[in-house]
Amino acid sequence: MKTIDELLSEGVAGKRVFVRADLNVPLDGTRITDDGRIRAVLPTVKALADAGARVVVASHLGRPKGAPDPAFSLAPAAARLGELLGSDVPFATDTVGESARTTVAGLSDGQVAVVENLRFNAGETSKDDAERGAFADRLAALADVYVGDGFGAVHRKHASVFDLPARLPHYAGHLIATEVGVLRKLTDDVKRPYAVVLGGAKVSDKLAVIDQLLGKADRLLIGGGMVFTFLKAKGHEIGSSLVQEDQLPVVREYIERAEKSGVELVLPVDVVVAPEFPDLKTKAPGRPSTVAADAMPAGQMGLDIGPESRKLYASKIADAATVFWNGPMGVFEHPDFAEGTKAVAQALLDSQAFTVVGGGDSAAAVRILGFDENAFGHISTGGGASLEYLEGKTLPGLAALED
Ligand SMILES: Nc1ncnc2c1ncn2[C@@H]1O[C@H](COP(=O)(O)OP(=O)(O)OP(=O)(O)O)[C@@H](O)[C@H]1O
Ligand SMILES: O=C(O)[C@H](O)COP(=O)(O)O
Repeated sequence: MKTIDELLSEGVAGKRVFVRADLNVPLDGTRITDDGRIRAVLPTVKALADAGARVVVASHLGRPKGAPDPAFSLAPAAARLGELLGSDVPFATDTVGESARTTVAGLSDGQVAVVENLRFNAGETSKDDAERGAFADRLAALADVYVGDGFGAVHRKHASVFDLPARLPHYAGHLIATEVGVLRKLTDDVKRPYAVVLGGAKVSDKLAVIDQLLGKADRLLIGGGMVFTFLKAKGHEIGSSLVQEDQLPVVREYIERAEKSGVELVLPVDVVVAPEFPDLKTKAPGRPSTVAADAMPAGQMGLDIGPESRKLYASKIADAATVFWNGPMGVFEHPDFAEGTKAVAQALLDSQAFTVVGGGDSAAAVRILGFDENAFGHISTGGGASLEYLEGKTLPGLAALED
């Protein structure tokens, strides 16, 4: 894999460089609640701009349906990038159309522009190679060189991640190089006991990861929205909690396999429930109560792990040598359901283990809840991406950067 250092030594002054970033930041309306992913790509963007490149930054944000949707505009991220760079960052209101072409044509050496959300175009995420290829051709027309630095999206076989690098000279940016360097430590020679803490809401993505982790980790601690598919698989009531019904047989098999292979599969013993999902905007009282995990009342929704579970999880983290954590333990955006996530973050800080936090939302949670991000071994910008890397899968966005 050629890195940006090689590109810089070859010289980029006056060249149009397409930087595929992951600016998929959490938003509250148009307010960015955590700009970690924007700061993470700064070293690459700055290095290119300082070397006189005309930098075109592109990213997805959220999961719009292949057409423009103002709720998912990259405009707030472009504005924040401009603030962080301390320079004017023009924003194209489309991705490959008139606005993008004019904006890129108007760039001067050392200037940075952002184009609108890649996923406003159906070709970006299409499963059809020809449709993705056609969109990649239009992206390629905007640039002379490609730099892949959106680590959070390298597990997606999308036009800007997979097809575009095949059409341009391509290099890995600083962020991708750093992320891969750290995650390699968890795959090549991991120090044991190795504990993996999994939570969050992307249940279907993460259940598949458990299949692989059962053969790699010594302990698997489950929290967040995933918990309830496990509790239901064990025959418990889960009220109106998040559940992946079609995965129940798979999860039952995981539970059996963990027992047979001696992997400790740790589930909450108590959960914090409420009558409904909390209002994250007003933060109105969430009416939480704590119940035993095997006695959830019907009509209540599980939104965090309970106090006994927090102690249990902290004890399983305390004497691990390596800990990888992906996904918040509960709906941490509301104070009534943030304690589980806080407890896991604190346990990571208190342990002597090499700790890696992976995931846009987990990293955001760490910062939003007031922890010092520098105290963790590494905070990865990739959720699904870091998990799939640990699974040992070939990631399309990394494969595409190889020669
Ligand atoms: N019990 C629960 N029910 C519903 N949602 C939950 C629950 N627990 C956590 N969440 C939500 O999960 C979301 C984060 O999940 P996600 O899987 O996206 O995390 P991530 O892996 O850190 O991020 P990413 O994959 O985006 O990088 C948070 O917004 C949180 O509110
Ligand atoms: O948040 C993430 O994990 C990345 O930005 C990828 O987003 P996606 O899961 O919508 O592809």
